[in-house]
Amino acid sequence: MKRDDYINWDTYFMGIAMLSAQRSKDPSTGVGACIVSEENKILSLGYNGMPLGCSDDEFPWGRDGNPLDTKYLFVCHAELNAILNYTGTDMKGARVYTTLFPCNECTKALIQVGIKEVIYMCDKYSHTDSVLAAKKMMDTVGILYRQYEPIGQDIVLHL
Ligand SMILES: Nc1nc(=O)n([C@H]2C[C@H](O)[C@@H](COP(=O)(O)O)O2)cc1CO
Ligand SMILES: [Zn+2]
Repeated sequence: MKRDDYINWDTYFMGIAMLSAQRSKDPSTGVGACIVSEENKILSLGYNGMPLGCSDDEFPWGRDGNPLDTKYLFVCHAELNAILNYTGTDMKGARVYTTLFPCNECTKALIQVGIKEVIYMCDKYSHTDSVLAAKKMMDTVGILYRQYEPIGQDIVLHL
């Protein structure tokens, strides 16, 4: 008889998004994203980080002060990186697992490449105009979004 304690697809892909977030250098919020086809094949992964060639050590990671001294004008979001890291040709109908609800800018890109569903872990910026705009666009174009349902179990990786 087959094992019955295997993880479901949502847990598998959100787990991979969470592992991807561990690659982020952002000291306050590491984000990971995993794009998955309708056939449950992983199409791409991403996490938030500075653009290629922009040193993690030289560019700012702060949140406050002069905008040019903060990360916000420079950092590439996990969801955008996942889109840009894709080397295939067709993401239509795919879904994205992300550890943090997408911003308005990533949402535009997710729409343009044909993402149809967003599964998110955290929505801590739900009150911001960015997320309200993202949800307005998703509602308009028919992208479904739902919060990941925890299985209530720790999965430990002994690395
Ligand atoms: N959906 C998102 N994906 C992301 O990759 N990010 C990134 C941008 C920053 O590097 C970090 C948020 O930093 P903070 O404001 O929580 O210190 O997460 C942020 C959001 C929020 O919309
Ligand atoms: Zn974004």
